[in-house]
Amino acid sequence: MFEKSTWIRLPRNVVVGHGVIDQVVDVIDDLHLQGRPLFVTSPTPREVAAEPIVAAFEATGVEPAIVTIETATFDAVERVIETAEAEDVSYLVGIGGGKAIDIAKMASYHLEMGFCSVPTAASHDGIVSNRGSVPDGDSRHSVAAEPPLAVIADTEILADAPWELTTAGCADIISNYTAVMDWRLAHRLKNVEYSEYAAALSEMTAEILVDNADLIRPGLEESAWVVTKALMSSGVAMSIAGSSRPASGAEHLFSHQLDRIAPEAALHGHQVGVGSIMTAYLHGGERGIWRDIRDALASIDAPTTAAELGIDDETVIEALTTCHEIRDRYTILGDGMNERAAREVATKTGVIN
Ligand SMILES: NC(=O)C1=CN([C@@H]2O[C@H](COP(=O)(O)OP(=O)(O)OC[C@H]3O[C@@H](n4cnc5c(N)ncnc54)[C@H](O)[C@@H]3O)[C@@H](O)[C@H]2O)C=CC1
Ligand SMILES: O=C(CO)COP(=O)(O)O
Ligand SMILES: [Zn+2]
Repeated sequence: MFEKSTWIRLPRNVVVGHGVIDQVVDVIDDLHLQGRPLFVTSPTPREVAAEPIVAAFEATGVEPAIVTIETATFDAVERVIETAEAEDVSYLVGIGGGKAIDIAKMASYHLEMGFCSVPTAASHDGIVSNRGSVPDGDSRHSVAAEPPLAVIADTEILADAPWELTTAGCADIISNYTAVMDWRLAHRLKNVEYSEYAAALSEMTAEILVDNADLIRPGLEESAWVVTKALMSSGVAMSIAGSSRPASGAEHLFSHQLDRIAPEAALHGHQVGVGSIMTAYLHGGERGIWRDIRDALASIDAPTTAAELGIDDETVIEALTTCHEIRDRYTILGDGMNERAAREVATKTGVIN
């Protein structure tokens, strides 16, 4: 008897384009979300996007509650939950980069409330996904979170954001190549659940982005359009899989470990990009695709070396040799790299000198 079942939760409204921030009230109306919203944001996105959205709601007689988070932690999720309960809100809107959106979607999941996503940076592929990722002591789990009912991505705002945020988003997508390699390996060796559709979508998203690298240039609003669509497509792959596996393998473990040992040194997307160069080498050796990944990153101005990340060589080695411990996720790192092997991969790929 066939007993398998799946439940894929995807956004109902996806609104992308120039000036669409003015349509947030209409999009929420279309979803029949009523009552008071809670906006979860961080300092710059608050100014850039949250304040104008507050004004638009106030003009309709609704007074949103607002909470500004500075860091992505479980304490921040707790604070948002407490604010939601105290302010008697009925749904949440995450406005900002990956951290604000993660905190909002994790709090919404706990509160069993609707969630909408308003990215202000094309810097990460969590815009649409049903996963949240925040540090937790020595580990970093990928946890279930509320996927957005709607995404409103204003390309004018995204194109105005600092350029490195967009190149970080590109690198987060390019890292899908190695994430999928790790996923397939884990499927073959450890029988990890695998979705051919999610894997294909994730790889195709990276392929399209790389093919369109010429369109990805600073000051070009079309770049924000190309990158944001890729970020959403990658998020959909995660939602289809019901896990971050299609977009997160050993290169993400490396980045998560850097976040622990060198906090705030570089952007998430940039770190996973450099990690991806090295894990591609581990998968395929000299003849593998590591040079293609490095060249794709370089072509969109993303870092390809430890120095460009602003991280010293020894920190890279420490992260490489310890990051398999961050979570129970089988990857090409297996039960861990020794120092000599780590130094060899980092040197051969030019990540360290
Ligand atoms: N849940 C998921 O599936 C995923 C989650 N993530 C998570 O997302 C986070 C990384 O996201 P990021 O956006 O790189 O980090 P972030 O949220 O810290 O944003 C980076 C910086 O950009 C600023 N910023 C955002 N929009 C801006 C704008 N328009 N103008 C000026 N500054 C602006 C933010 O305030 C922040 O200082 C990590 O915690 C990562 O784990 C990343 C990918 C997928
Ligand atoms: O960053 C991600 C995908 O790009 C997901 O990260 P996690 O695996 O930590 O949820
Ligand atoms: Zn990522």
